Amino acid sequence: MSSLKYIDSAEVEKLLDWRVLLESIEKALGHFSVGKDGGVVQPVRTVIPVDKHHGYMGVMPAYSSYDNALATKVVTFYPENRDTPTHQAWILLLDPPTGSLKAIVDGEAITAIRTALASAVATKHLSNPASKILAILGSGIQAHSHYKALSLVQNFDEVRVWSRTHAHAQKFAQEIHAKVCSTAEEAVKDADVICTVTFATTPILHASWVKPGAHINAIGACVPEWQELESDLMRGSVVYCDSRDACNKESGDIIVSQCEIYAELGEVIMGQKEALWERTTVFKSVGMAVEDVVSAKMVYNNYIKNHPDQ
Ligand SMILES: NC(=O)C1=CN([C@@H]2O[C@H](COP(=O)(O)OP(=O)(O)OC[C@H]3O[C@@H](n4cnc5c(N)ncnc54)[C@H](O)[C@@H]3O)[C@@H](O)[C@H]2O)C=CC1
Ligand SMILES: O=C(O)C1=NCCCC1
Repeated sequence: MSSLKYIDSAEVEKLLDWRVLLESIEKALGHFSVGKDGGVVQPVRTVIPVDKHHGYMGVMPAYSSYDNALATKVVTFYPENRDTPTHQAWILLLDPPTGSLKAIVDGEAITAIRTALASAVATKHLSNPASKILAILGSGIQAHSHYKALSLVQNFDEVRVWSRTHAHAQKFAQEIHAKVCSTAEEAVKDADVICTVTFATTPILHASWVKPGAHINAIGACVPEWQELESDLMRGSVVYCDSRDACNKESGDIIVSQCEIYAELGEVIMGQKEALWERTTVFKSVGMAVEDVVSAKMVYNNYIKNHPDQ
């Protein structure tokens, strides 16, 4: 019997191949949306508020029969953390045939990377193939991973950055050789692809600013009362999501605006729903356990390849 492994965040970053994971996540999203026959079991996660400390904890189990992978992520998000990361996560990877625990995998980098890769899959299917201008609203962990992930699927001529704290926007823009903007409106003007990756609780992106036909990856506001996108923008766009059940329970952008969800991204991947990329499209993601499951499995498999003696 192999011994229990602990795989830390530095190791996780070395062991994840973004391009290969992009393909695995695309397949997993498709399998999820097929329903029972897709072999993915993933209930809507449990999220509890830790009101006294202004934080949240989520528990996210999933099984993918196609990937022969079973895991549960425990994730905390504390928007007010400053010296400690705002998101922390740990993934328990289990052995599907026996139910035994194989590894505890740090989930911080996985959360950053798999979320951005899911947005990259959405961008590949739902944005205009001739897209040239990318705007990123926010300058934290997801802003960084989204820049890198979206660059895998689209060649942008111009990247623009806006963030609530201008100094953070400047630093991020310098790192990625992007243009820094003083307002969100300036950043998104004529943009083909927009990523909202903030902890905003009220809209930071308004319908009148967005070019018709743009594609938006809406990543924040994963709490029923929070919004990143103005309700008119949600109602006036073709809305895709990662999971209907989860978004109807957790996404303020969807719940408050009462917009209609046209399709899950997985339904587009499987050819069951159209990719209406000539219209303004929104991909609303709240995060899926099956993305963590396939990521943790890849980390574990690569770890075992590198440490055959353990
Ligand atoms: N959909 C998904 O699967 C996932 C979504 N998220 C969400 O993505 C968002 C970004 O996460 P990270 O980059 O990891 O966090 P982070 O803490 O690294 O960065 C947060 C960013 O939001 C900005 N911000 C904070 N309050 C704001 C406000 N009121 N208005 C405008 N900007 C504000 C900060 O300046 C910073 O740029 C969060 O809402 C997070 O919960 C995170 C992980 C997975
Ligand atoms: O899927 C995740 O992991 C998260 N989703 C929403 C916010 C925190 C982390």
